[in-house]
Amino acid sequence: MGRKFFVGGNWKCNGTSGEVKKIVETLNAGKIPSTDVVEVVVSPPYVFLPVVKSSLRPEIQVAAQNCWVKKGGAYTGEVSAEMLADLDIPWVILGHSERRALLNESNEFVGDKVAYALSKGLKVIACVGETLEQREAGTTMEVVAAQTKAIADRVTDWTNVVVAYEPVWAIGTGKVASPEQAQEVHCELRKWLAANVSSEVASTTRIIYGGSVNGANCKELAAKPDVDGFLVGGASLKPEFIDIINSATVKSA
Ligand SMILES: O=C(CO)COP(=O)(O)O
Repeated sequence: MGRKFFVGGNWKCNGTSGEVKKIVETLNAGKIPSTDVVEVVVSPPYVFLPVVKSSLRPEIQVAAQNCWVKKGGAYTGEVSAEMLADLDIPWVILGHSERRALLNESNEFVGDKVAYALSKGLKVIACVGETLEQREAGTTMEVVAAQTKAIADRVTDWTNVVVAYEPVWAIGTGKVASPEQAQEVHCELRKWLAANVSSEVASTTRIIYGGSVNGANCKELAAKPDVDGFLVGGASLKPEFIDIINSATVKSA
């Protein structure tokens, strides 16, 4: 099918320069599969992006955790897609649930950001996912489809988009989705893409899972046919991130 396994590490708002140096050392020393097998991207806070990019082994790429919705200018505190492109930061995470929830980023706003970042040449990890209340109300697919639709309405070329399914109830809680739960939503999401975008986009777009992924549960999740990788939070700050990267070999086994 040709969807290369993708492992992202979202460091969120964590790290001192000393800690960042240690994480980079661990990543540089770890044994990981070749870039033919897995695409690895780590996402430090903005201030550490240049140092991480310049000190990290070349097989691992970097991502910003956000960027501004349009061209930069008088937007105090924001960082523009143009700036990331200028610094050769290839990836950006957009629509993370923490930003949706804490900073009120709407589906439309996230869709606009995705379209703008892509137009500036960035690759995008676009996050979607339901809350516990929404899951319990049986509206998971409705919520995920609406979040994805806001992107699909604004994007025609999906080549540079990775969709991260991150159920909010699984993020930072230690309550990982079961492989079956992840597979079910990934499969439905792929069907949604086939019906609403194209069968080509559905079969080529990587859908990765995020939410309490760790070194112990990654292999079982990776074995599911529609799980094309992970977006890892807490465990991406630890040496077990290397094990998670290596779960890519489950696909090629
Ligand atoms: O939000 C996440 C990645 O973007 C997941 O975080 P945790 O892996 O810490 O649950």
